[in-house]
Amino acid sequence: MSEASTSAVDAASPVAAERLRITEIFHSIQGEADAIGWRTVFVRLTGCPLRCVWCDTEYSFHGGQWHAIDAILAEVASHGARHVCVTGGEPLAQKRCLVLLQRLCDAGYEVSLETSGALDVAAVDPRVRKVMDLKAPDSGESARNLWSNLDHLLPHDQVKIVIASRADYEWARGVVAEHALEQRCMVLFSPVWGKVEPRELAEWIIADKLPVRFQLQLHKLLWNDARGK
Ligand SMILES: C[S@@+](CC[C@H](N)C(=O)[O-])C[C@H]1O[C@@H](n2cnc3c(N)ncnc32)[C@H](O)[C@@H]1O
Ligand SMILES: Nc1nc2[nH]cc(C(=O)O)c2c(=O)[nH]1
Ligand code: SF4
Ligand SMILES: [Mg+2]
Repeated sequence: MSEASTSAVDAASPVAAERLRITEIFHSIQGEADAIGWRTVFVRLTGCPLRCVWCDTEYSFHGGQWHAIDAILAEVASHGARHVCVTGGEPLAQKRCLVLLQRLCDAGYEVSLETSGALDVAAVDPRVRKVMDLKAPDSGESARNLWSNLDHLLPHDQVKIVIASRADYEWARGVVAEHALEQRCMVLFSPVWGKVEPRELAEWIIADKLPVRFQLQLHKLLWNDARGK
């Protein structure tokens, strides 16, 4: 939809009236995945049906405020960034997240979606770069992995496995091999902050010659575990 056709018509439309529960919108440096390092606006949706034991964003489980999608777009635009990351909580737990993603793409942003891998990604706009976790056993949530999601990955998407132990690493190595994940899209291995020494995970990947990309959460190196960064 063009900018010119918005305001008058859309303000009264059902789509414009649609609202999402939002924990925070902030402007930072992308700390993860393929767009790491880009100035990015983050839209963090409230609520998550999972409880990963090491979750660094528990403050997004409850609370938040309702925002109209038009208002979210206006706040995103105010920061003047090319990249937008929709995250949570679990963003796909709110159905209207799909509309937000589409609207952000229509507005010309480079859009990424951080998602747990537990909810169906089939209806996500194909212009969105999905960064999809597969939850390893130590998260306590690996039974929630929706394996059919692998069939909806596009070459620009990414699979991320967050690793808390050597056992998680061996699980992740097995999943990559079993599903030939690296042939579908980029695969990221990321240590759980404070649980696995980053260097140790790096050494394991090198020793096993894995076709995966090591990542650290850059925002935690820059700002520790600060909220809204
Ligand atoms: C907070 S989650 C929100 C999006 C979605 N619920 C998910 O799990 O992908 C964003 C990313 O942060 C990662 N993450 C959360 N806590 C972490 C931690 N303690 N160490 C490393 N990564 C973590 C998640 O695995 C996920 O890839
Ligand atoms: N800087 C920064 N980059 C991020 N990339 C993914 C994040 C998330 O919480 O999903 C995140 C975050 O919280 N901060
Ligand atoms: S799915 Fe994401 S937001 Fe939900 S508990 Fe796990 S890491 Fe946290
Ligand atoms: Mg985070």
